[in-house]
Amino acid sequence: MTNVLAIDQLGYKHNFKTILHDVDLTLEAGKIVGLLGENGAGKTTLMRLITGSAKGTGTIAVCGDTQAAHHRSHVSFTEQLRGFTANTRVDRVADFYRTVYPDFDGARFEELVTFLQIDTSLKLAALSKGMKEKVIIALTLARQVNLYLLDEPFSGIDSMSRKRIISSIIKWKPDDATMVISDHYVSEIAPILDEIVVVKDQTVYAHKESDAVREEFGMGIEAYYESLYEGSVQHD
Ligand SMILES: Nc1ncnc2c1ncn2[C@@H]1O[C@H](COP(=O)(O)OP(=O)(O)OP(=O)(O)O)[C@@H](O)[C@H]1O
Repeated sequence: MTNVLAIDQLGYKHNFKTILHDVDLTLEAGKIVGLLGENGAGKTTLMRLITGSAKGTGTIAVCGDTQAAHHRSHVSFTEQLRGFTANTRVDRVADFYRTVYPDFDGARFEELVTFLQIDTSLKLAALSKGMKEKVIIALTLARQVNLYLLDEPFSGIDSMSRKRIISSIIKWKPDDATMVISDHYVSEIAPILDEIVVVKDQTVYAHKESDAVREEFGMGIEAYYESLYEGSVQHD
């Protein structure tokens, strides 16, 4: 099986404070991976390091390529639309993505906006928080890449839409692509996860296949995750 991501001895400091250290992580192609951890654990930072928008020590190879400047061509990340003015229409944002990313699939974007019930003629200023999250999901998944990084993609989305999106997400993932999803509603995403990665104590504290968690520990993902904080399960 090919590795889509290989991180070796990654470290990152901000203002002399260690945010992440000794991170080793390998992800195979074709997986859906839950990135779990408390507030401030370093999940977003890890995603920014993978995309190349933050620079740490150690090496990160995406599809075998260790050049940070090349990572954006392999990775689609849930960007927060900060670079666009409030007057920009959603369809104009999509035009921008089409120009910047040759892998942006316009037909797929149309399918996604229909599925997510987004009116693309609206300006960003007219979108609610949840609608904006849906636009970000559509833009991120419309790219055809090897690695998708979804950073709390459902945070402002109502629970019914969230369940609908989560249960369909596999449909939007190319078979050989890997998708990393960070989310605090562990029980909601648990059913679709092949693996979990837990960021704790400024490092990747645990990396497990979901089936292995169930078999080895006889518990679900959420119970296992919580047990890491209670100290009732030893990690390796
Ligand atoms: N550019 C930065 N400026 C300020 N603080 C930063 C920066 N980068 C990282 N940090 C710090 O790094 C730590 C990890 O933050 P990060 O946003 O990665 O955590 P997280 O796991 O994504 O948290 P959450 O679940 O709350 O989103 C925090 O203490 C944060 O303050």
